[in-house]
Amino acid sequence: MNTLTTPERPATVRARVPVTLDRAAGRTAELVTFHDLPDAQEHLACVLPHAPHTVPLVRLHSECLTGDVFGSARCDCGPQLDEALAAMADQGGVLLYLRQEGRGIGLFNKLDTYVLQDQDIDTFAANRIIGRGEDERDYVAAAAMLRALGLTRIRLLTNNPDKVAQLRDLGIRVDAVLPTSVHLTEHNARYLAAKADSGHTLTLLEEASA
Ligand SMILES: Nc1nc2c(ncn2[C@@H]2O[C@H](COP(=O)(O)OP(=O)(O)OP(=O)(O)O)[C@@H](O)[C@H]2O)c(=O)[nH]1
Ligand SMILES: [Zn+2]
Repeated sequence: MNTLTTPERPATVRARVPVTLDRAAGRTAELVTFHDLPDAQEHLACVLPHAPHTVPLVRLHSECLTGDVFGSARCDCGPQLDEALAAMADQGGVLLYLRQEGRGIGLFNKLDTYVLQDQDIDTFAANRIIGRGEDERDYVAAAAMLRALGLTRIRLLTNNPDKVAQLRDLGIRVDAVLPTSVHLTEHNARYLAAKADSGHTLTLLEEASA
């Protein structure tokens, strides 16, 4: 990973739009847009109110159109999105919806890798075969969004140590790392196994027998 630097021009909030979310138990959230995000992508924050003087729950959710919108069972993104919004409906929090489809390689490339995966190649190796990095994401924009929202101290919902390390490098104080549930099914078992092998803190056997 390259050394990450905070952009010189800070991102600022552009609009806060109230929406009632079925996927957050009918709670009203604010969808927040930004000016001057470092990578010029349309990343979005979804903010559910949390109690004052508490450290908010935060989730960095990387876009997965197939899982988030269509409910594809090939990965665990849809259930993770639901889980995060359910937790935030309960205790408040901030979900950053990051436009990092396919771990940063884009939707069409991701679908190309699915074709390879069906020939028994794992999710990370398939990225390499099409000439892309295993994971091309960084969280510079995420840190900029948190700062724009006035958040420099968070509790982070993730099993990905890279998200924690990058946010800390970028000056965000991560007080607690809370694991997501393991949404293991027969359809995503190989995908989750590859994630566990790559360093995600997933304990697949315990969850499978739970
Ligand atoms: N290239 C590629 N990307 C995938 C594949 N399946 C899901 N993704 C993308 O992976 C991203 C989600 O990353 P994950 O590795 O599942 O999880 P994570 O965000 O690193 O970690 P957690 O915070 O623990 O959920 C989304 O952008 C998905 O579009 C795949 O087979 N190939
Ligand atoms: Zn997915």
